[in-house]
Amino acid sequence: MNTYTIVRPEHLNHHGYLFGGAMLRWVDEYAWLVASRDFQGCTLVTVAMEDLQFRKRAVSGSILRFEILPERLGNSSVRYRVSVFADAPGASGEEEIFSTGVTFVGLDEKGEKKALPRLDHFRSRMD
Ligand SMILES: CC(=O)SCCNC(=O)CCNC(=O)[C@H](O)C(C)(C)COP(=O)(O)OP(=O)(O)OC[C@H]1O[C@@H](n2cnc3c(N)ncnc32)[C@H](O)[C@@H]1OP(=O)(O)O
Repeated sequence: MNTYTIVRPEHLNHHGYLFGGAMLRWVDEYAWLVASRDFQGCTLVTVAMEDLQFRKRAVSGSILRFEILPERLGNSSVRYRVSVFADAPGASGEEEIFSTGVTFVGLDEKGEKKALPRLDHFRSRMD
């Protein structure tokens, strides 16, 4: 599934480029939204982000595309691959600026891990 946002001045660091923490906040939130749409009715929490790569800087006005796809379904966990692409102002195409794997765990009412359902299809693969 793809979702989009724009880099605004409040997202920049003191060097004038996108602040890494802003990127991580978007990645956690958007990946959680995608996972929650796939596993409807489940309570999911982020347990890990791995293989974080900030590949290119992004400037204010860039349109970011977050490509979020399921990568591995375990017992109580599911990992999503998140790749972020930027269209800089005036550029003729997008380039990949960031990637990571985000793992979520399903919880029961007591806050303990719980097996996730075996899905026939993932909504995120259809969108
Ligand atoms: C959307 C958000 O931002 S939520 C807020 C931030 N997140 C949180 O506060 C979560 C805090 N963490 C926790 O509460 C606990 O770690 C729990 C409940 C998620 C898991 O605790 P435990 O029961 O000890 O988990 P356990 O170590 O057995 O692992 C559970 C699953 O997560 C996986 N997992 C655990 N750690 C990692 C890791 N570092 N990387 C990848 N997968 C991991 C395990 O492989 C296991 O998967 P499986 O069941 O599919 O085989």
